[in-house]
Amino acid sequence: MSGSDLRVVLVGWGAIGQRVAALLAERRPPRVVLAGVAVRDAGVVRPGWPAGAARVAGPDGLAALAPGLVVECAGRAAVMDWGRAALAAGADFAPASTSAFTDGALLADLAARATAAGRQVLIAPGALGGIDALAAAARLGLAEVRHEIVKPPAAWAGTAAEKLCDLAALTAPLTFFDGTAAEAARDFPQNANVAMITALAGIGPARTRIALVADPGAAGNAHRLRATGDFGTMTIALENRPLATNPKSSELTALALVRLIENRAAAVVL
Ligand SMILES: NC(=O)C1=CN([C@@H]2O[C@H](COP(=O)(O)OP(=O)(O)OC[C@H]3O[C@@H](n4cnc5c(N)ncnc54)[C@H](OP(=O)(O)O)[C@@H]3O)[C@@H](O)[C@H]2O)C=CC1
Ligand SMILES: O=C([O-])CC(=O)C(=O)O
Repeated sequence: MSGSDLRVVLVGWGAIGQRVAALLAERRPPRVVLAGVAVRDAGVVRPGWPAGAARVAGPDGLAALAPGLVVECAGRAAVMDWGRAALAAGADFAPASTSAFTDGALLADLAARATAAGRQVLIAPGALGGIDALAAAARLGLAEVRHEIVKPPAAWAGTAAEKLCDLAALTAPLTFFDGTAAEAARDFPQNANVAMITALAGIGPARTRIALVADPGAAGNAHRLRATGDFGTMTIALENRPLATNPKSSELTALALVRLIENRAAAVVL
C-alpha cells in the first residue's frame, strides 16, 4: 500500500456490495485498496468478508479510514448521511441508490458539500448502458427520452407493483406503470434507481418517461432506452443477468461500480 493508493469504503454488504468486493478481490486492480465496509450490525459474522477491510459501524467511523472514495450500495435511506460523511472525510461519493435524488434538494446539498470539499459526487451508469451518449446528446438538446424497465414478476415482489397488478397471475407482459422518472424512482426505490440516472443524464425527472413491465417470460432485467434530439436518435437495449442473491438488481450495476472504482485509480480511463 502506498500514499497514492485509492482507499475505498463500501456502504452495504448486500448483493451489490458483496459482488463488488468479490470482483475487486479477483481482479486486484493496481492502486485500489478496499479499506472498509459499512454494515449495520458489526457483530454479525459474514462469510466472504474481504481480507484487511475494516468494519465500519456508522458514518462517524469513516474519517479514521482516510477514504478516497465511498461507494454506497445500501439503500435510499443511507444516501444522505453517508454522502455527507464521505465528503466531510475528504472522499468522493458514488451512490448506487440514486432514487434518493427524487429529492432534488438532497442532490443540491451533496453537490454544494462536494464543491466546498473539492470532491465529487460520481454517479455510475448502474444497470444501464449508453449514459455517456445520452449525457453527451443532452448538451445539444433532447426532445424525448423513454426508458422501459422489464423484469420477471419475482423481481417486482414486495414492491408497489403488488398493489397495481396480480403478479402471480400474469401470463403475458404487463405494463403496470407508465409515468415520469420522478414518480418511478419515488415509488420503486428497489427497482427504478436507473430511472433517475436516465433523467439526470438527459432531460430531467419530470420530462423523462418510464414504463415498468412485469414479464413472466423474462429471463433477466431488461432496459430499453430511446432518445431523440438534435443529435439524432438513440436506441439502447440491455438484457441484464440478475445478481444471484437479489433478482431485483442486475449484475451490470456491480460491474459499473467496479469500473468506476478502477477508473479512479487508473492511468488510462475507459
Ligand atoms: N443504480 C442502479 O442502477 C441500481 C441501484 N440499485 C440499488 O443499490 C442498492 C443496493 O442494492 P442490493 O445490493 O441489490 O440490495 P441488498 O438489499 O441486497 O443489499 C443492501 C444491503 O445494505 C445494507 N444496508 C442497508 N442500510 C444500511 C446502512 N444504513 N448502513 C449499512 N448497511 C446498510 C443491508 O443490510 P441489512 O438490512 O441486513 O442491515 C443490505 O445488506 C439498493 O438501494 C438498490 O435499489 C440496485 C440495482 C441497480
Ligand atoms: O438492476 C436493475 O436492473 C435496475 C434496478 O434494480 C434499479 O435501477 O434499481
